[in-house]
Amino acid sequence: MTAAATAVRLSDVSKAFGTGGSSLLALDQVSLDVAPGEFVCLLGASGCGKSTLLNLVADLDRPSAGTIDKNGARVALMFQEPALFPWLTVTGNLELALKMRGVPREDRRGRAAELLDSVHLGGFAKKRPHQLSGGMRQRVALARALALTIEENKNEDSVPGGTVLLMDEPFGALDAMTRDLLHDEIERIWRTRGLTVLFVTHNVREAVRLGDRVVLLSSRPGRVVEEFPVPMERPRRIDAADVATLAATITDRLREEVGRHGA
Ligand SMILES: Nc1ncnc2c1ncn2[C@@H]1O[C@H](COP(=O)(O)OP(=O)(O)OP(=O)(O)O)[C@@H](O)[C@H]1O
Repeated sequence: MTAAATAVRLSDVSKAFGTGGSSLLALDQVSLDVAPGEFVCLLGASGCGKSTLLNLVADLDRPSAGTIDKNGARVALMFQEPALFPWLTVTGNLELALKMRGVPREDRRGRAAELLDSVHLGGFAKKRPHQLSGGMRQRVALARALALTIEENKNEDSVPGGTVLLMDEPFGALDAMTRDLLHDEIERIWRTRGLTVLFVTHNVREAVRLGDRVVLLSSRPGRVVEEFPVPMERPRRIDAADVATLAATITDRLREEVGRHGA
């Protein structure tokens, strides 16, 4: 893959926390190429450095060694907790994100409405977060993440890396039915907006349901131990037999990896 064909390229990225004898190596020489428009799911044992990796890609932290090339991509991050401002309405939360991106005041209301429509929450503009279900709050969080990737006065084509959405267990706290619905939603938005997605999950079936590719990290320190392309046609069902079969293969490999490191 050439540099131009990647949205995100991690080359030998290591991350240590602390110094001297008390330092902890969280990531060890991770190399990973993500193509523009690709949906990549990251799996690994608890504490193997998945969130650390997303934080590095989001520039919330810096690698101790190695490089991360984003090819000019705009990056937004979404967590398990929607972290909306409770005193603002749904529209207010989105307008604030748009303001942070430099969208002029007169355009914000309309842009917020478009974003809300895109996550099927058009009728909930005036609600406050506590008046929404967990799944709805995550949809608002998704709309806000999309708002944070808007760049005013920039031609979309002028950003070679496009938009990279980093999702850290975004549906981990939701019930299975709501999660299923949100899988359909994120797949639709990924497709229609041509997003590149890096998605962390503990749920192997969820990774196979959503990913073009599932990347397995070793137990701490995290290294890429194996990659599984997901060949099944979309949309996939999380309870489909071929999803379950590939998920079982990946789970066996994950168990082996966890066992090897005694985690
Ligand atoms: N700011 C920090 N300072 C010190 N240690 C940290 C820091 N952030 C993460 N770590 C450590 O780095 C390791 C990797 O953490 P990280 O949260 O990235 O793992 P994870 O794979 O996302 O875990 P989980 O699956 O449980 O969410 C852990 O041992 C964690 O305690």
